[in-house]
Amino acid sequence: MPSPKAKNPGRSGGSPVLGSSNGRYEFMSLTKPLNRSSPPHLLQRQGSDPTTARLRASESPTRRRGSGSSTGSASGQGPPEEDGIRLNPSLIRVALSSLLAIDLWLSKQLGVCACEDSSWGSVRPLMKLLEISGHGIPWLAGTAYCLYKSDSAAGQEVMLNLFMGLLLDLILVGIVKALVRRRRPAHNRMDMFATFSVDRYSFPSGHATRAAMCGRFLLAHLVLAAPLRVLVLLWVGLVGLSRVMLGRHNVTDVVFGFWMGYCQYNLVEMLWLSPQTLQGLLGQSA
Ligand SMILES: CC(C)=CCC/C(C)=C/CC/C(C)=C/COP(=O)(O)O
Repeated sequence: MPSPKAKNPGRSGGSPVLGSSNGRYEFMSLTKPLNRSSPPHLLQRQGSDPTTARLRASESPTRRRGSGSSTGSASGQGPPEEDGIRLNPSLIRVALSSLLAIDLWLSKQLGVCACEDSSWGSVRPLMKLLEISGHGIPWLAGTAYCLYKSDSAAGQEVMLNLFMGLLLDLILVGIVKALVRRRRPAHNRMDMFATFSVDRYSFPSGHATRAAMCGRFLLAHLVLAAPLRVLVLLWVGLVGLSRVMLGRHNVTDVVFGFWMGYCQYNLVEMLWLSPQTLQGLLGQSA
């Protein structure tokens, strides 16, 4: 099936055809054979142009097999499978851009505490309190204090692993933020305290990863009464919601952050430092 972009007027008469790559339009000659060293995405675009497809269809099967094209013809498959293969990336792209548009729209609608004169500006101090409750510094300081004060081996083990988990969280979130580099929403006021340079990026929400990881940690390792367990879950949810209401994040940053924090807890469990491991480590360094 021809792609909508192939319906441009320049396709007849051997004139250059416009192809799009990452939103930038590039000329492709119909008279020149396909350059085998072309990037795969260009080959895909060229192949989806109806005129090019006609030219390719007129080639003998032997030539098509030898063309080295990445469209699946190398295996001698017919056009229906080729079309299916070429359609999928466009469908994924359309689905992703729709999701992104919904995300941006929803995040803007929910960013009702982004500044004092926003519609819910009066709730902003409460949201900032939730922000502090999920910040790295109070969590690291509190865990270090409990580790220092704990007089049981079991307590020290739990606190030490929570501390390691918090450090791991900072590192992993920093790496993902530096790789993805998604800007914070335009309506955010950058008035957060104690941030790293990567914290100018929003994906994923570090508060959401920490809340999810610590929430799971607390529920698994601290014997809490049912009302307290509900309170922990409520706190996790409210920390996430407050990120979007403050305009710090888009919804997808928080949703991904929750998922990442949930997985990080599994990693903490896998890397769990037992007193024996610790003694071994300390013994080696001594
Ligand atoms: C000991 C040590 C390295 C402490 C650093 C703690 C620190 C500055 C954490 C940053 C927490 C933060 C502002 C994360 C950003 O959260 P988002 O939800 O806005 O991504």
